[in-house]
Amino acid sequence: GRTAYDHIIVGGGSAGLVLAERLSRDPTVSVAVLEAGSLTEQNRTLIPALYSGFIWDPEIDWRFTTVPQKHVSDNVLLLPRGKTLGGTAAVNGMYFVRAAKNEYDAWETLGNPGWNWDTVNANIKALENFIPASSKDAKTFHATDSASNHGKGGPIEVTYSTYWEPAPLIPAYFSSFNALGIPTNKHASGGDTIGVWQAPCAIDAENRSRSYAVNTFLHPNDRRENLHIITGAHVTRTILADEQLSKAGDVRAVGVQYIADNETRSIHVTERGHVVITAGTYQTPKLLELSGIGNASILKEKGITARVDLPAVGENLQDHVGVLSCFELKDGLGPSVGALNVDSEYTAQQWELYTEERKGALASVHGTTVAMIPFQKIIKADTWTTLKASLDKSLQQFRGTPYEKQIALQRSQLDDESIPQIEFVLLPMLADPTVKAEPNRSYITIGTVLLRPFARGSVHLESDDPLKHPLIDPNYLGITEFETAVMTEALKFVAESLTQTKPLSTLIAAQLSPPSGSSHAELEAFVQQRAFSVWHPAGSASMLPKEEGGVVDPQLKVYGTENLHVADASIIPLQIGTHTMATVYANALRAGEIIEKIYHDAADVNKDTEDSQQKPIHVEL
Ligand SMILES: Cc1cc2nc3c(=O)[nH]c(=O)nc-3n(C[C@H](O)[C@H](O)[C@H](O)COP(=O)(O)OP(=O)(O)OC[C@H]3O[C@@H](n4cnc5c(N)ncnc54)[C@H](O)[C@@H]3O)c2cc1C
Repeated sequence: GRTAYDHIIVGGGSAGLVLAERLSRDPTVSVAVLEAGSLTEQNRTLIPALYSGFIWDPEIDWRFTTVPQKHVSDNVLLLPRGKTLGGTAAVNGMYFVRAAKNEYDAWETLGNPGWNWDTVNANIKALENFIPASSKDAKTFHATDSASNHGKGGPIEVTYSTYWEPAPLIPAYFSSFNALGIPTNKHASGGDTIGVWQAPCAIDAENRSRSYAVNTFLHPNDRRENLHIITGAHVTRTILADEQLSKAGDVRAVGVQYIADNETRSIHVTERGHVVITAGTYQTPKLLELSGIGNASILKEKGITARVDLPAVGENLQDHVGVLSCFELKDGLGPSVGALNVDSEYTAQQWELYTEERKGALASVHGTTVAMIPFQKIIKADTWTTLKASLDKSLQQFRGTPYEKQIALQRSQLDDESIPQIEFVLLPMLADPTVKAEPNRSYITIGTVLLRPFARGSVHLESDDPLKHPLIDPNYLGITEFETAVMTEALKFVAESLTQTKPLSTLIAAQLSPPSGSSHAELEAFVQQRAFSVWHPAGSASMLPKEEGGVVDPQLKVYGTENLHVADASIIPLQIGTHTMATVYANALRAGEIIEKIYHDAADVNKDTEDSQQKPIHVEL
């Protein structure tokens, strides 16, 4: 096969495939994607593995774990990530949602011109084909948003769930929030995410299957000739030219090395070409480090020669963290999706409905009802004042670090009530694996998610063995006093306010976990024992000024390199208070525009200096 490409994309995941599509639109440009996993179509039904007790399909999961989490009882937590073409978008919960306007605008404030709500939202719209819910679902289950907030004609099909059993539950959830002063939001994709609303998902409205790169724009049957997708290819490093060729002393990526069929192979980029890493938040830093780009002292420890000393690689890791509250519902509400795999009659019925009519429980994502709110709405004013004082004390640890500026900005956002800090997601099932479900009973779980953690974690390579998993330390609840306290307050809000308020209260028989009547101290202990990853890691190769913890510049180029870029969730410099997929897609689309422009601009320069001698490039393989 071919051995040189204009652009090599490392990782055929959520970002990688959007980028591949964008860069291969020009048929004269050759693009290769290297993906460690294989092609597995994850579109049989819309029930993600999530609902079988947070256990992932080992065939298509990297099965990462954290290092013991100091502030979560030293627990080692599971971190699922898709290992298949399509990446984590092939296995995730499918929510297709935007953050609040001010959260994206903060990226620009942090030193990234052109990265703001307008551009991110325009790119999300470009990728989207939005189909509204039926008027009944819009009215009864609040599955509604202004059509003008959404895109039409893009490759990712976006619509709402259609299965809402038990029917009284969702309207009651909305009404109880409303009664507590939290409004229903009918425009949550327009830059204001505050309130209670129904999340649209990446679902094909016609055949009710998962919509993602593999079954839309990159279906193997109509793939472009200039786009080569190589699966089963585990990239081990970027090959850097021996000499620093450019005047600025930047290193040049000349290709990548990978293992396929137990053999080490390599492919190269053409003279003006680029290598773009989209291996995800946990593996992108590892690949940079394996290539000699990272914190020189960490590299030295692992026996790797540093080519670019870039201490921010693998730092600034930010992830959402959550805890669950579970309740048993009263009799007579009828079966819900929680009965799948428990009640054999219901299960058989739902399979038939799905196979024959694309309807029923299997045709929907469950648990798309969310409330996103600032802390001020759930924490009493005097408690909030005390908590903020404790936070300010803890945040002094960032003084004099590269992250001082972003932490100060994030701190100021606590007073911006257009930015959500906490999410309450309603799952119509028992999602706590430690509670045993009784047959013929219905349950709900309310997930509480910390959306804007102040804790910063890190991810680094464990050794120079490229096949070893990275050491992942998300540092959950790392700003311990404050973050544990706000999560405790949130659990208290669920137990003592939300589920005690009519009409939701009239549907609930009992609280199961945390145990009903738990004291403040018991709830706090519950948070410390049960906190888990809500799967949105970002920031480990942040787009920031170099001296402020940056790994890539606003062109997504890795500092100290000429043509090496990063374009996945790891570039997000400051975590957003929502689910990350649509944003990751949008950023990858913008990355494609940027890299295409750099490529063409270089062509024009080359034309001007046609007879100037090109230095040969030495490659060590
Ligand atoms: C369980 C779960 C549920 C989620 N639910 C939602 C949701 O409902 N809505 C939402 O918005 N977000 C959700 N997310 C988050 C969202 O899916 C991610 O933010 C997004 O998919 C990340 O995209 P990415 O391109 O950065 O990484 P990925 O999509 O993970 O892509 C990385 C790719 O690189 C490949 N790769 C890695 N290393 C190598 C290597 N060395 N060589 C070759 N290939 C390599 C991987 O196999 C993978 O295909 C969820 C995440 C999880 C884990």
